[in-house]
Amino acid sequence: MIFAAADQVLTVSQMVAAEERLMTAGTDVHELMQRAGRGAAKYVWRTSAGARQGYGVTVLCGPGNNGGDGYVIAEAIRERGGTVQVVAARDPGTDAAKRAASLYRGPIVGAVHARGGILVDCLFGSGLNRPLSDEFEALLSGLAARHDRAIAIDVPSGIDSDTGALLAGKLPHYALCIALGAWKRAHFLMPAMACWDLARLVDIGAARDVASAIAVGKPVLSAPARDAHKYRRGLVVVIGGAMPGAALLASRAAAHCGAGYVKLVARDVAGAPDWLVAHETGDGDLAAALADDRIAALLVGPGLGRDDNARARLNAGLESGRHLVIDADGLMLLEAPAHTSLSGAILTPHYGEMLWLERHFGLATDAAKPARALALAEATGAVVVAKGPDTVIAGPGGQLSFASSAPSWLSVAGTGDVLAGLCAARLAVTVDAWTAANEAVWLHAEAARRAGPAFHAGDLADAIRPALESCL
Ligand SMILES: NC(=O)C1=CN([C@@H]2O[C@H](COP(=O)(O)OP(=O)(O)OC[C@H]3O[C@@H](n4cnc5c(N)ncnc54)[C@H](OP(=O)(O)O)[C@@H]3O)[C@@H](O)[C@H]2O)[C@@H](O)CC1
Ligand SMILES: [K+]
Repeated sequence: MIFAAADQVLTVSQMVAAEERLMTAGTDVHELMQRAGRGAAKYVWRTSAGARQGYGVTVLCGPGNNGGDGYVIAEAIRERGGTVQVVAARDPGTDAAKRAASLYRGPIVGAVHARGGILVDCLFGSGLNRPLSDEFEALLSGLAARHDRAIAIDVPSGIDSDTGALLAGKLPHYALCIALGAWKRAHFLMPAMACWDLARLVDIGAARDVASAIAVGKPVLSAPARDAHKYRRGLVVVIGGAMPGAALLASRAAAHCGAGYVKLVARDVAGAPDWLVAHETGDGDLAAALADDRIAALLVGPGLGRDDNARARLNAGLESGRHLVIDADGLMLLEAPAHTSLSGAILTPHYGEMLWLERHFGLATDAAKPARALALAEATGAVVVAKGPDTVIAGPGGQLSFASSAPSWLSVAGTGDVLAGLCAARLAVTVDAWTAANEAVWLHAEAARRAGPAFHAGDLADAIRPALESCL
């Protein structure tokens, strides 16, 4: 997979390093601030129709370079003929911010006088390194309450850019968050990402850092080759267990996602639809059923149960040597040290399953989600899809990717089974766990967008087809 600079997701120190590389190449900090501020101003201008009619933009500027961006934005709005004012929470403290402030020709007003259409929050950006004081929190929320809408520049003031954690008791809600130079991790992590409706990125010329994390991108897929047949396109076997519905749902998702052949092996296959090859397979017969060399990927976990029979079925999957996707109950049966070399597998834990796995593998649970997902990937050797409103994908070699915001309608029963089926189908087609996990996560969110509001998991599985078609 090839990724553009716009896909990278940087830590604060990676962003500083990117800026230093730009400066070494001859672009000074003043120029970078102009690019960032003027780029952001275009979005502010578009959002602020009212600013052109005298009901204007207020820019709240802090002491650092985020505040400097604010002066550039304010001057750009003023030059376009907009009504704009600055509230200076503190005097500018960096050389770049001082220079930006000196170039601003508009009014600076006291906070109590500021009201209007749009509040642009440039109080703190990626340099926030401790919780907001009560004074700053009151200033920000008071100003937000006196404006129709708020826009956050780089990140909302009160967010840890690396972890997405809140460094304030309460933050305003923002219509827009404009990332500067590159996405930061907070743009993809809860609770930060719940603070805005839309996020946009302003390019300042930062090159792609190959060591950085990436945003999960739209896959580029192709139709089956002219000489394709069902096995070459990928045979997915779903191991069913105590609750047949979940395995059926996962099978349906896999069938809509490019696999050539989906087979369910379960003790009870009553209710299987006619398009699905369903084999009644007892625990004793399972190893023989999984010995078929044509199997490209195995899914075990949805509806598996957690008793000894379930454990036997999971072990048959593990011992088969096939590429595996392990989900749901299958995850709850994993343990160290038996399951520390799951190379080539995909694990899809939600929050509770993640916690359980961390306890069983002796991992810390107090770090931020990316670090936790990376630790689990390293401990198991598998690609970990840490599901949730802020899905993070981690690989055992330190690869990290972040899913863009997906519809919150996904918070309904069965959508995890659908994702597991998607992972298995893409694993069967690509034979690469990292690629498969990224493609599956993107397709899952896109299917949700296409399914519209209040869908059930069956609708979601059916919406995979148009989502996949959009990638051809
Ligand atoms: N560098 C570049 O090339 C470019 C950077 N860009 C922009 O710069 C932003 C990062 O700038 P920045 O590093 O100056 O950080 P920023 O968030 O503005 O302020 C930090 C200041 O606040 C202070 N402070 C921290 N926490 C505090 C608290 N709770 N309460 C009170 N004070 C607190 C801290 O000082 P301290 O008190 O810790 O000594 C420091 O003085 C970035 O988000 C982007 O917008 C773009 O223009 C593109 C080009
Ligand atoms: K900000």
